[in-house]
Amino acid sequence: MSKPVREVALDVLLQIEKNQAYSNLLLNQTVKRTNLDPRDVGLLTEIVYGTIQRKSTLDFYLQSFVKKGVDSLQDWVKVLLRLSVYQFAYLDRVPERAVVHEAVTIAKKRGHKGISGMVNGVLRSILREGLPSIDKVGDETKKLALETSFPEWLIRRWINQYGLEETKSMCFSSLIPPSVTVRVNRVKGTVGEVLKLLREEGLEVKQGELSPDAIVVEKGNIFQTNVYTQGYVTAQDESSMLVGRALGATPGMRVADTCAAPGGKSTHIAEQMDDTGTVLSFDLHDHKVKLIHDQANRLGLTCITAEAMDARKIRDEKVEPFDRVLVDAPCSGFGVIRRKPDIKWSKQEQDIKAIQKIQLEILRSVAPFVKSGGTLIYSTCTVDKDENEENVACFLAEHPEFQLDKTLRERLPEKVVGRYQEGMITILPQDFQTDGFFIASLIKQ
Ligand SMILES: C[S@@+](CC[C@H](N)C(=O)[O-])C[C@H]1O[C@@H](n2cnc3c(N)ncnc32)[C@H](O)[C@@H]1O
Repeated sequence: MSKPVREVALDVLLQIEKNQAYSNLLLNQTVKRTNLDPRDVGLLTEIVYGTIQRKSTLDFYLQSFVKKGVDSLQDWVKVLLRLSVYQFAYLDRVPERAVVHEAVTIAKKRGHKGISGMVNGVLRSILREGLPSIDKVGDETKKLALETSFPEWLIRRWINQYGLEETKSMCFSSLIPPSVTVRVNRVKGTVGEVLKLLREEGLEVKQGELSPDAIVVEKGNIFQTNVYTQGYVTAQDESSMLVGRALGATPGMRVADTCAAPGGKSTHIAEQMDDTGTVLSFDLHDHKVKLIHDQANRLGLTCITAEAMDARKIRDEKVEPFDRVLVDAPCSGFGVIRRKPDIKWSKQEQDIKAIQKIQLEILRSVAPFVKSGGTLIYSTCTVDKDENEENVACFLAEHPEFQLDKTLRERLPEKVVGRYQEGMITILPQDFQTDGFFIASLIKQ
Protein backbone atom coordinates (compact mmCIF):
# COMPACT_ATOMS: atom_id res chain seq x y z
CA MET A 1 0.00 0.00 0.00
CA SER A 2 1.37 3.42 -0.87
CA LYS A 3 2.04 5.95 1.89
CA PRO A 4 -0.52 8.71 2.56
CA VAL A 5 0.39 11.93 0.78
CA ARG A 6 1.21 13.91 3.96
CA GLU A 7 3.61 11.24 5.09
CA VAL A 8 5.35 11.38 1.70
CA ALA A 9 5.48 15.18 2.10
CA LEU A 10 7.05 14.75 5.55
CA ASP A 11 9.75 12.44 4.13
CA VAL A 12 10.57 14.84 1.30
CA LEU A 13 10.68 17.87 3.62
CA LEU A 14 12.87 16.04 6.12
CA GLN A 15 15.36 15.12 3.44
CA ILE A 16 15.48 18.73 2.28
CA GLU A 17 15.92 19.91 5.88
CA LYS A 18 18.65 17.39 6.74
CA ASN A 19 20.56 16.86 3.52
CA GLN A 20 19.85 20.18 1.91
CA ALA A 21 18.54 18.32 -1.15
CA TYR A 22 17.08 20.56 -3.86
CA SER A 23 13.29 20.70 -3.54
CA ASN A 24 12.51 20.53 -7.25
CA LEU A 25 14.81 17.56 -7.97
CA LEU A 26 13.74 15.57 -4.91
CA LEU A 27 10.07 16.18 -5.56
CA ASN A 28 10.39 15.04 -9.19
CA GLN A 29 12.21 11.87 -8.12
CA THR A 30 9.61 11.16 -5.43
CA VAL A 31 6.69 11.59 -7.83
CA LYS A 32 8.36 9.18 -10.27
CA ARG A 33 9.10 6.62 -7.51
CA THR A 34 5.74 6.60 -5.70
CA ASN A 35 2.50 5.75 -7.47
CA LEU A 36 0.47 8.67 -6.14
CA ASP A 37 -2.86 9.63 -7.65
CA PRO A 38 -2.44 12.75 -9.89
CA ARG A 39 -4.58 14.79 -7.46
CA ASP A 40 -2.29 13.76 -4.62
CA VAL A 41 0.74 14.85 -6.68
CA GLY A 42 -0.81 18.33 -6.76
CA LEU A 43 -1.37 18.33 -2.99
CA LEU A 44 2.13 16.94 -2.33
CA THR A 45 3.72 19.65 -4.47
CA GLU A 46 1.68 22.35 -2.78
CA ILE A 47 2.47 21.14 0.74
CA VAL A 48 6.21 20.66 0.07
CA TYR A 49 6.79 23.97 -1.72
CA GLY A 50 4.45 25.88 0.56
CA THR A 51 6.01 24.57 3.76
CA ILE A 52 9.51 25.51 2.60
CA GLN A 53 8.33 28.81 1.16
CA ARG A 54 6.65 29.81 4.48
CA LYS A 55 9.04 28.08 6.90
CA SER A 56 9.88 30.94 9.24
CA THR A 57 6.30 32.24 9.30
CA LEU A 58 5.09 28.76 10.26
CA ASP A 59 7.69 28.56 13.05
CA PHE A 60 6.49 31.94 14.32
CA TYR A 61 2.91 30.64 14.39
CA LEU A 62 4.00 27.49 16.24
CA GLN A 63 6.41 29.11 18.69
CA SER A 64 3.94 30.16 21.38
CA PHE A 65 2.11 26.80 21.27
CA VAL A 66 5.20 24.62 21.83
CA LYS A 67 6.25 24.74 25.51
CA LYS A 68 10.02 24.66 25.06
CA GLY A 69 9.98 26.38 21.66
CA VAL A 70 10.10 25.00 18.11
CA ASP A 71 13.87 24.48 18.14
CA SER A 72 13.56 22.00 21.03
CA LEU A 73 11.59 19.56 18.84
CA GLN A 74 12.99 16.60 16.95
CA ASP A 75 13.28 17.40 13.23
CA TRP A 76 10.46 15.13 12.10
CA VAL A 77 8.04 16.53 14.72
CA LYS A 78 8.93 20.11 13.80
CA VAL A 79 8.39 19.41 10.09
CA LEU A 80 5.12 17.55 10.75
CA LEU A 81 3.77 20.51 12.74
CA ARG A 82 4.95 22.96 10.07
CA LEU A 83 3.25 21.15 7.22
CA SER A 84 0.04 20.83 9.25
CA VAL A 85 -0.05 24.53 10.13
CA TYR A 86 0.74 25.34 6.49
CA GLN A 87 -2.49 23.56 5.55
CA PHE A 88 -4.49 25.44 8.23
CA ALA A 89 -3.13 28.80 7.16
CA TYR A 90 -2.87 28.59 3.39
CA LEU A 91 -4.98 25.72 1.98
CA ASP A 92 -8.68 26.52 2.17
CA ARG A 93 -9.92 23.34 0.60
CA VAL A 94 -8.34 20.92 3.14
CA PRO A 95 -10.64 20.25 6.15
CA GLU A 96 -8.88 21.14 9.40
CA ARG A 97 -10.03 17.99 11.19
CA ALA A 98 -8.49 15.82 8.45
CA VAL A 99 -5.17 17.67 8.90
CA VAL A 100 -5.12 17.00 12.65
CA HIS A 101 -6.18 13.38 12.20
CA GLU A 102 -3.44 12.64 9.65
CA ALA A 103 -0.76 14.41 11.69
CA VAL A 104 -1.66 12.43 14.81
CA THR A 105 -1.71 9.14 12.85
CA ILE A 106 1.76 9.86 11.45
CA ALA A 107 3.04 10.88 14.90
CA LYS A 108 1.68 7.64 16.44
CA LYS A 109 3.42 5.61 13.75
CA ARG A 110 6.77 7.35 14.18
CA GLY A 111 7.00 8.24 17.86
CA HIS A 112 5.83 7.24 21.32
CA LYS A 113 2.41 8.16 22.66
CA GLY A 114 3.60 11.36 24.30
CA ILE A 115 4.59 12.84 20.97
CA SER A 116 1.30 12.12 19.22
CA GLY A 117 -0.48 13.65 22.22
CA MET A 118 1.67 16.77 21.98
CA VAL A 119 1.04 17.06 18.21
CA ASN A 120 -2.68 16.69 18.82
CA GLY A 121 -2.60 19.27 21.64
CA VAL A 122 -0.59 21.87 19.69
CA LEU A 123 -2.73 21.62 16.55
CA ARG A 124 -6.02 21.72 18.46
CA SER A 125 -4.86 24.73 20.51
CA ILE A 126 -4.00 26.58 17.29
CA LEU A 127 -7.44 25.81 15.88
CA ARG A 128 -9.07 27.01 19.10
CA GLU A 129 -7.02 30.16 19.67
CA GLY A 130 -6.19 31.13 16.09
CA LEU A 131 -2.83 32.05 14.54
CA PRO A 132 -0.74 34.71 16.32
CA SER A 133 -0.74 38.09 14.57
CA ILE A 134 2.40 39.34 12.80
CA ASP A 135 1.06 42.92 12.89
CA LYS A 136 2.25 43.28 16.47
CA VAL A 137 5.91 42.89 15.44
CA GLY A 138 7.30 46.43 15.59
CA ASP A 139 10.66 46.20 13.79
CA GLU A 140 10.12 46.67 10.05
CA THR A 141 12.79 44.20 8.87
CA LYS A 142 11.63 41.52 11.31
CA LYS A 143 8.02 42.05 10.28
CA LEU A 144 8.79 41.77 6.56
CA ALA A 145 10.91 38.67 7.27
CA LEU A 146 7.96 37.05 9.06
CA GLU A 147 5.29 38.16 6.61
CA THR A 148 7.19 36.83 3.62
CA SER A 149 9.31 34.14 5.30
CA PHE A 150 12.76 35.41 4.40
CA PRO A 151 15.94 35.30 6.48
CA GLU A 152 16.53 38.70 8.08
CA TRP A 153 20.12 38.89 6.80
CA LEU A 154 18.89 38.64 3.21
CA ILE A 155 16.28 41.32 3.72
CA ARG A 156 18.91 43.65 5.24
CA ARG A 157 21.25 42.91 2.32
CA TRP A 158 18.54 43.71 -0.25
CA ILE A 159 17.53 46.88 1.58
CA ASN A 160 21.18 48.01 1.35
CA GLN A 161 21.30 47.17 -2.34
CA TYR A 162 17.80 48.13 -3.53
CA GLY A 163 16.06 50.11 -0.78
CA LEU A 164 13.03 49.14 1.32
CA GLU A 165 10.26 49.41 -1.28
CA GLU A 166 11.99 47.26 -3.95
CA THR A 167 12.92 44.74 -1.24
CA LYS A 168 9.31 44.47 -0.11
CA SER A 169 8.15 43.89 -3.68
CA MET A 170 10.90 41.35 -4.23
CA CYS A 171 9.97 39.37 -1.11
CA PHE A 172 6.23 39.39 -1.78
CA SER A 173 6.63 38.55 -5.46
CA SER A 174 8.85 35.59 -4.54
CA LEU A 175 5.76 33.99 -2.96
CA ILE A 176 3.77 34.01 -6.22
CA PRO A 177 3.79 30.60 -7.94
CA PRO A 178 5.92 30.75 -11.10
CA SER A 179 4.29 30.36 -14.49
CA VAL A 180 5.19 27.51 -16.81
CA THR A 181 6.84 28.90 -19.93
CA VAL A 182 8.47 27.26 -22.90
CA ARG A 183 10.77 28.50 -25.63
CA VAL A 184 9.91 27.64 -29.21
CA ASN A 185 12.59 25.80 -31.19
CA ARG A 186 12.60 28.09 -34.21
CA VAL A 187 14.46 25.48 -36.27
CA LYS A 188 11.25 23.41 -36.15
CA GLY A 189 8.49 26.01 -36.19
CA THR A 190 7.27 29.53 -35.44
CA VAL A 191 5.57 30.62 -32.22
CA GLY A 192 2.24 30.79 -34.11
CA GLU A 193 2.62 27.25 -35.44
CA VAL A 194 3.54 25.81 -32.04
CA LEU A 195 0.67 27.65 -30.30
CA LYS A 196 -1.69 25.98 -32.77
CA LEU A 197 -0.17 22.52 -32.24
CA LEU A 198 -0.40 22.86 -28.46
CA ARG A 199 -4.04 23.95 -28.63
CA GLU A 200 -4.78 20.94 -30.82
CA GLU A 201 -3.36 18.80 -28.00
CA GLY A 202 -5.79 20.43 -25.55
CA LEU A 203 -3.49 22.86 -23.73
CA GLU A 204 -4.41 26.43 -22.86
CA VAL A 205 -1.51 28.57 -24.03
CA LYS A 206 -0.70 32.16 -24.93
CA GLN A 207 2.23 34.04 -26.37
CA GLY A 208 4.82 35.24 -23.83
CA GLU A 209 4.98 38.92 -22.94
CA LEU A 210 8.70 39.44 -22.51
CA SER A 211 10.53 37.17 -24.91
CA PRO A 212 9.48 36.83 -28.55
CA ASP A 213 10.36 33.10 -28.34
CA ALA A 214 8.08 32.37 -25.37
CA ILE A 215 4.79 30.56 -24.88
CA VAL A 216 3.06 30.58 -21.48
CA VAL A 217 1.25 27.35 -20.56
CA GLU A 218 -1.89 28.27 -18.61
CA LYS A 219 -3.41 24.79 -18.37
CA GLY A 220 -2.20 21.27 -19.18
CA ASN A 221 0.99 19.27 -18.78
CA ILE A 222 3.46 20.37 -21.43
CA PHE A 223 5.82 17.46 -20.72
CA GLN A 224 3.18 14.93 -21.80
CA THR A 225 2.57 16.51 -25.22
CA ASN A 226 3.89 15.37 -28.61
CA VAL A 227 5.01 18.95 -29.13
CA TYR A 228 7.44 18.51 -26.24
CA THR A 229 8.67 15.00 -27.05
CA GLN A 230 9.15 15.95 -30.71
CA GLY A 231 11.40 18.82 -29.70
CA TYR A 232 9.35 21.87 -30.64
CA VAL A 233 9.84 23.48 -27.23
CA THR A 234 12.13 23.71 -24.19
CA ALA A 235 10.98 24.65 -20.68
CA GLN A 236 12.64 27.97 -19.84
CA ASP A 237 11.70 31.12 -17.97
CA GLU A 238 11.14 34.21 -20.10
CA SER A 239 13.91 36.27 -18.53
CA SER A 240 16.35 33.40 -19.04
CA MET A 241 15.46 33.45 -22.75
CA LEU A 242 16.81 36.99 -22.96
CA VAL A 243 20.35 35.70 -22.37
CA GLY A 244 20.35 33.89 -25.73
CA ARG A 245 19.06 37.07 -27.38
CA ALA A 246 21.70 39.19 -25.64
CA LEU A 247 24.43 36.92 -26.99
CA GLY A 248 23.33 37.76 -30.54
CA ALA A 249 24.77 34.63 -32.18
CA THR A 250 24.13 34.30 -35.92
CA PRO A 251 24.38 31.27 -38.25
CA GLY A 252 27.89 29.88 -38.72
CA MET A 253 29.44 31.46 -35.63
CA ARG A 254 31.78 29.75 -33.17
CA VAL A 255 30.32 29.99 -29.67
CA ALA A 256 31.38 28.68 -26.25
CA ASP A 257 28.89 28.15 -23.42
CA THR A 258 31.12 27.58 -20.43
CA CYS A 259 28.62 26.69 -17.66
CA ALA A 260 26.10 24.98 -19.84
CA ALA A 261 24.15 22.19 -18.10
CA PRO A 262 21.34 21.29 -18.47
CA GLY A 263 21.65 23.04 -21.83
CA GLY A 264 18.83 25.58 -21.80
CA LYS A 265 20.96 28.35 -23.23
CA SER A 266 23.26 26.22 -25.43
CA THR A 267 20.21 24.89 -27.25
CA HIS A 268 18.72 28.38 -27.59
CA ILE A 269 21.98 29.61 -29.11
CA ALA A 270 22.07 26.66 -31.54
CA GLU A 271 18.46 27.42 -32.55
CA GLN A 272 19.37 31.05 -33.20
CA MET A 273 22.25 29.87 -35.39
CA ASP A 274 19.83 27.68 -37.39
CA ASP A 275 21.87 24.72 -36.16
CA THR A 276 24.92 25.78 -38.20
CA GLY A 277 28.41 26.72 -36.94
CA THR A 278 29.69 25.41 -33.59
CA VAL A 279 28.45 25.59 -30.02
CA LEU A 280 30.99 24.16 -27.60
CA SER A 281 29.34 23.52 -24.23
CA PHE A 282 31.16 22.77 -20.99
CA ASP A 283 30.08 21.79 -17.52
CA LEU A 284 31.90 20.25 -14.60
CA HIS A 285 30.88 16.60 -14.69
CA ASP A 286 29.91 13.90 -17.19
CA HIS A 287 26.44 13.40 -15.70
CA LYS A 288 25.74 17.10 -16.30
CA VAL A 289 27.15 16.94 -19.83
CA LYS A 290 24.73 14.10 -20.53
CA LEU A 291 21.82 16.46 -19.75
CA ILE A 292 23.06 18.80 -22.50
CA HIS A 293 23.29 15.91 -25.00
CA ASP A 294 19.78 14.74 -24.04
CA GLN A 295 18.31 18.19 -24.66
CA ALA A 296 20.14 18.65 -27.96
CA ASN A 297 18.99 15.21 -29.17
CA ARG A 298 15.35 15.84 -28.24
CA LEU A 299 15.43 19.17 -30.07
CA GLY A 300 17.19 17.65 -33.11
CA LEU A 301 20.17 20.05 -32.82
CA THR A 302 23.50 18.84 -34.18
CA CYS A 303 25.87 21.81 -33.91
CA ILE A 304 26.41 21.40 -30.14
CA THR A 305 29.46 19.54 -28.82
CA ALA A 306 29.39 19.08 -25.05
CA GLU A 307 32.22 17.98 -22.79
CA ALA A 308 33.22 17.97 -19.14
CA MET A 309 35.58 20.82 -18.31
CA ASP A 310 36.18 23.14 -15.39
CA ALA A 311 35.71 26.60 -16.87
CA ARG A 312 38.29 27.95 -14.40
CA LYS A 313 40.97 25.87 -16.07
CA ILE A 314 40.61 26.44 -19.79
CA ARG A 315 44.30 26.47 -20.57
CA ASP A 316 44.48 24.48 -23.77
CA GLU A 317 46.44 26.56 -26.29
CA LYS A 318 44.69 24.68 -29.07
CA VAL A 319 41.26 26.10 -28.23
CA GLU A 320 40.62 28.61 -30.98
CA PRO A 321 39.03 31.91 -29.97
CA PHE A 322 35.26 32.23 -30.11
CA ASP A 323 32.96 34.87 -31.66
CA ARG A 324 30.75 34.67 -28.60
CA VAL A 325 31.39 33.30 -25.11
CA LEU A 326 28.66 32.82 -22.54
CA VAL A 327 29.36 32.55 -18.81
CA ASP A 328 25.96 31.69 -17.31
CA ALA A 329 27.60 31.42 -13.94
CA PRO A 330 26.81 29.31 -10.88
CA CYS A 331 25.30 31.82 -8.44
CA SER A 332 23.32 32.29 -5.22
CA GLY A 333 20.07 31.85 -7.18
CA PHE A 334 18.22 34.67 -5.39
CA GLY A 335 16.32 35.45 -8.59
CA VAL A 336 14.66 32.02 -8.68
CA ILE A 337 13.43 31.71 -5.09
CA ARG A 338 9.82 31.25 -6.19
CA ARG A 339 10.90 28.13 -8.12
CA LYS A 340 13.42 26.88 -5.54
CA PRO A 341 12.31 28.21 -2.15
CA ASP A 342 14.91 26.11 -0.28
CA ILE A 343 17.52 28.64 -1.51
CA LYS A 344 16.26 31.01 1.21
CA TRP A 345 17.34 28.58 3.89
CA SER A 346 20.31 26.77 2.38
CA LYS A 347 22.41 29.85 1.54
CA GLN A 348 24.22 31.91 4.17
CA GLU A 349 25.57 35.42 3.71
CA GLN A 350 29.19 34.23 3.88
CA ASP A 351 28.53 31.85 0.93
CA ILE A 352 28.18 34.82 -1.40
CA LYS A 353 31.86 35.77 -1.19
CA ALA A 354 32.87 32.19 -2.11
CA ILE A 355 30.45 32.13 -5.07
CA GLN A 356 31.67 35.54 -6.21
CA LYS A 357 35.24 34.24 -6.22
CA ILE A 358 34.33 31.28 -8.48
CA GLN A 359 32.43 33.58 -10.85
CA LEU A 360 35.45 35.87 -11.21
CA GLU A 361 37.81 32.92 -11.69
CA ILE A 362 35.62 31.68 -14.54
CA LEU A 363 35.51 35.13 -16.17
CA ARG A 364 39.30 35.49 -15.94
CA SER A 365 39.85 32.02 -17.36
CA VAL A 366 37.59 32.46 -20.42
CA ALA A 367 38.70 36.00 -21.29
CA PRO A 368 41.63 34.93 -23.55
CA PHE A 369 39.29 32.77 -25.63
CA VAL A 370 37.06 35.63 -26.80
CA LYS A 371 38.00 36.76 -30.33
CA SER A 372 39.09 40.31 -30.84
CA GLY A 373 35.83 42.14 -31.60
CA GLY A 374 33.90 39.24 -30.04
CA THR A 375 31.40 39.37 -27.18
CA LEU A 376 31.48 37.91 -23.68
CA ILE A 377 28.11 37.58 -21.96
CA TYR A 378 28.07 37.20 -18.18
CA SER A 379 24.70 36.21 -16.74
CA THR A 380 23.32 35.01 -13.41
CA CYS A 381 19.91 34.13 -12.01
CA THR A 382 20.58 36.23 -8.94
CA VAL A 383 19.78 39.82 -8.02
CA ASP A 384 22.78 40.15 -5.72
CA LYS A 385 24.80 43.21 -6.77
CA ASP A 386 28.11 41.78 -5.50
CA GLU A 387 27.76 38.79 -7.80
CA ASN A 388 26.55 40.99 -10.65
CA GLU A 389 27.63 44.63 -11.07
CA GLU A 390 30.55 44.35 -8.67
CA ASN A 391 31.98 41.29 -10.44
CA VAL A 392 31.68 43.03 -13.80
CA ALA A 393 33.45 46.12 -12.42
CA CYS A 394 36.21 43.92 -10.94
CA PHE A 395 36.68 42.03 -14.20
CA LEU A 396 36.79 45.22 -16.30
CA ALA A 397 39.34 46.80 -13.96
CA GLU A 398 41.63 43.82 -14.54
CA HIS A 399 40.90 43.48 -18.26
CA PRO A 400 41.13 46.82 -20.05
CA GLU A 401 40.78 44.97 -23.39
CA PHE A 402 37.05 44.53 -22.57
CA GLN A 403 34.41 47.26 -22.56
CA LEU A 404 30.73 47.38 -21.71
CA ASP A 405 28.72 46.78 -24.89
CA LYS A 406 26.48 49.77 -25.62
CA THR A 407 24.55 47.80 -28.24
CA LEU A 408 23.10 45.33 -25.70
CA ARG A 409 20.02 47.50 -25.35
CA GLU A 410 19.12 46.94 -29.02
CA ARG A 411 18.95 43.19 -28.47
CA LEU A 412 16.57 43.46 -25.50
CA PRO A 413 12.79 43.95 -25.63
CA GLU A 414 11.77 47.60 -25.16
CA LYS A 415 9.82 46.56 -22.05
CA VAL A 416 12.86 45.55 -19.99
CA VAL A 417 15.12 48.51 -20.62
CA GLY A 418 13.72 50.39 -17.62
CA ARG A 419 16.54 49.05 -15.45
CA TYR A 420 19.16 49.12 -18.21
CA GLN A 421 22.57 50.54 -17.31
CA GLU A 422 25.12 50.76 -20.10
CA GLY A 423 25.87 47.17 -21.21
CA MET A 424 24.03 45.59 -18.27
CA ILE A 425 20.44 44.74 -17.37
CA THR A 426 18.87 43.49 -14.15
CA ILE A 427 15.39 42.02 -14.20
CA LEU A 428 13.83 41.76 -10.74
CA PRO A 429 11.19 39.05 -10.12
CA GLN A 430 8.52 41.70 -9.49
CA ASP A 431 9.13 43.52 -12.80
CA PHE A 432 7.36 41.00 -15.04
CA GLN A 433 6.62 38.11 -12.64
CA THR A 434 9.50 36.16 -14.15
CA ASP A 435 12.75 34.88 -12.64
CA GLY A 436 15.19 37.56 -11.55
CA PHE A 437 18.15 37.76 -13.93
CA PHE A 438 21.29 39.77 -14.63
CA ILE A 439 22.98 40.05 -18.02
CA ALA A 440 26.16 41.96 -18.87
CA SER A 441 27.56 42.20 -22.38
CA LEU A 442 31.30 42.90 -22.76
CA ILE A 443 33.10 43.51 -26.07
CA LYS A 444 36.75 42.62 -26.54
CA GLN A 445 38.67 45.30 -28.40
C1 LIG B 1 23.24 28.54 -13.83
S1 LIG B 1 23.72 26.93 -14.16
C2 LIG B 1 23.79 26.93 -15.92
C3 LIG B 1 22.45 26.81 -16.59
C4 LIG B 1 22.62 26.60 -18.08
N1 LIG B 1 23.39 27.66 -18.68
C5 LIG B 1 21.26 26.54 -18.77
O1 LIG B 1 20.79 27.54 -19.28
O2 LIG B 1 20.70 25.45 -18.81
C6 LIG B 1 25.40 26.94 -13.76
C7 LIG B 1 26.13 25.68 -14.17
O3 LIG B 1 27.53 25.93 -13.95
C8 LIG B 1 28.13 24.70 -13.66
N2 LIG B 1 29.45 25.01 -13.07
C9 LIG B 1 29.74 25.37 -11.79
N3 LIG B 1 31.07 25.58 -11.68
C10 LIG B 1 31.61 25.37 -12.89
C11 LIG B 1 32.94 25.41 -13.40
N4 LIG B 1 33.95 25.73 -12.62
N5 LIG B 1 33.13 25.11 -14.70
C12 LIG B 1 32.09 24.76 -15.51
N6 LIG B 1 30.82 24.71 -15.07
C13 LIG B 1 30.57 25.00 -13.79
C14 LIG B 1 27.13 24.02 -12.75
O4 LIG B 1 27.35 22.64 -12.76
C15 LIG B 1 25.79 24.43 -13.38
O5 LIG B 1 25.35 23.43 -14.24
